[in-house]
Amino acid sequence: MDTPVDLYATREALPVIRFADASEETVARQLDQAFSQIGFCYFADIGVDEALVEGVFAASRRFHALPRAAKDAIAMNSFHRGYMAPKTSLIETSTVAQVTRPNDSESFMLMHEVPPDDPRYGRPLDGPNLWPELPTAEFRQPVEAYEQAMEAFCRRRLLPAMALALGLPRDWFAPHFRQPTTFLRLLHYPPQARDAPEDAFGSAPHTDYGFITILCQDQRGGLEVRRRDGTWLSAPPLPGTWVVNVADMLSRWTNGRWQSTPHRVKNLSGGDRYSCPYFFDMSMDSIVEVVPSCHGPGNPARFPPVRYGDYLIERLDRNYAYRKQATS
Ligand SMILES: O=C(O)CCC(=O)C(=O)O
Ligand SMILES: [Fe+2]
Repeated sequence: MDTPVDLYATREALPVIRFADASEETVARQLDQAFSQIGFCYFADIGVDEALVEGVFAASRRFHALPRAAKDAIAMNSFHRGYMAPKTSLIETSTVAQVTRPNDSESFMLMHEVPPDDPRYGRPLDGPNLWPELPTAEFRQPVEAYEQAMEAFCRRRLLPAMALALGLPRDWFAPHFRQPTTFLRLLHYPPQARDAPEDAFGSAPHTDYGFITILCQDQRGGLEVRRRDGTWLSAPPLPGTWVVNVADMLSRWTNGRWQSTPHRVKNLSGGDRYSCPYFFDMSMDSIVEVVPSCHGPGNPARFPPVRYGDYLIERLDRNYAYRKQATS
């Protein structure tokens, strides 16, 4: 068998995958290539209106402009929803880098809403969202509209194409996403000084935990993706696109065929940077066991099955200061 050429070792730009007018098979092929080779790409034409994107950014700016006390009033709760103040987010990341400084960013985290009459209510990470004191039309409504559009895209277009990409029936993932675990994070990065220490980051090098991340960013730039040779590739803003990456659970599900690639942010633009990553993950109860097409004779499964919810709680407990305080 030919050794595959490592196209991405020296590549200068991430590939762009367009959803409009492309057949599912074409998208599947492009996904498999990008996710196997670097774990990152751009998506374009995903059917999410520009107005929805503008709406979520406007809401984020509105929120972050609130006085600190108003934001602290909805400090992140044990359900992992609410406001994370600057320099409190990640205190340690994955094994990517020895991180000595907290991230220079603040964010508002919104997850799937679990209302009190839902049987899941009150289980770990299944609870209510926290909302700032802003008019519904200025915050909650645009944020939820964006979230719903992203979820619809993931279910209708992305999951089937990903299944095909892995040689599975197109509805293979559906049972794992009946009640998806979703996070929408409204991030604000203040400008960093150009002479800031080398290890001062808006977001220190890390991998994402779950299934897939779909991020829209403003025009500032600063996101970088690690190549296999350890050098960093810029993922600059391209109008009308999202930056997409494979996260740890998906990499594990595919037995490492798809890569969960470290990435980082420095905001050296001189202005405030806003980004809105949407993390689309499987149901809490989903058992993640290497997919049938990714193991076999000569390629044994390298990971035992794990319940996604257990894995997630373990990761959050390790990484977030507010959870350590709650348990100590
Ligand atoms: O803001 C960005 O560009 C990246 C954010 C990110 O990597 C994350 O929140 O996991
Ligand atoms: Fe990330």
